[in-house]
Amino acid sequence: DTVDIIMVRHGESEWNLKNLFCGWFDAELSEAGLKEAQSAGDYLKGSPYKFDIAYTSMLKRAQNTLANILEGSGQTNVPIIKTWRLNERHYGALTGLNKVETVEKYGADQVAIWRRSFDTPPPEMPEDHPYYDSIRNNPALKEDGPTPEEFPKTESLKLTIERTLPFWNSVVVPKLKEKARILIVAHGNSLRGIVKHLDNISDEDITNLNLPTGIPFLYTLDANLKPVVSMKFLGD
Ligand SMILES: CC(=O)Oc1ccccc1S(=O)(=O)Nc1cc2c(c(O)c1O)C(=O)c1ccccc1C2=O
Repeated sequence: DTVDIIMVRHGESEWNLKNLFCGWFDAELSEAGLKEAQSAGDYLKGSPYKFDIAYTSMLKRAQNTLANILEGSGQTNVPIIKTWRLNERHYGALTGLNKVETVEKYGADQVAIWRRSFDTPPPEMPEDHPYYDSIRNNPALKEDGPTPEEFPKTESLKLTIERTLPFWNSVVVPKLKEKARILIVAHGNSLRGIVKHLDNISDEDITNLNLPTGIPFLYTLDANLKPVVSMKFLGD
């Protein structure tokens, strides 16, 4: 008596395309990202996977990926729950920077440290940052968003995982125990938190795990929610 859960990292966004740190900025899906979402929907349509409930973040690149998957697989009546706890990691002052600007501003050594660190957050996003207002006052975060104390100014991967797992444990786990058929569409770093927890992956190894965009992956969990199938990518 096992239970399956399907997870997908949202399709490529406009900012991924330009290699900009995106984080909590509410970037749109790129044309390619939209196509990734549609092909994931096509795949799932032809698969045995049907869903009772879907969870996603407060960011439109994940929400639109989910909408296209449900539409593509003919399951538009599946209830959708949105939570900030599935949001992408907040990159603080790096939000909106590309590689050259990041290295120019902070130096290649600091970038190399951040790149491989698990618990070193980037500098906080200052209130005069070009994207501070659009992120802090994103209307999507008004209802059911983080409290003022919870609202991040920057996050390490460790901090991101620490705010994602309470959602997994208090919302998803009870549903899995009821054998609900669940789809989660989220972001690279919030999904890292979930798979790290499920497969007991080390801090170092999870920092090196880069999930591909738009490709559904399956976990099959036993009665104790221990994986009997881990991160099985589904696709043609
Ligand atoms: C592929 C690419 O150009 O990545 C970018 C994009 C913007 C800035 C720096 C780079 S990079 O080439 O140095 N690579 C690169 C750089 C970084 C990261 C990362 O995963 C990565 O691949 C991080 O996770 C990361 C996390 C937190 C702070 C800084 C970085 C960071 O600086």
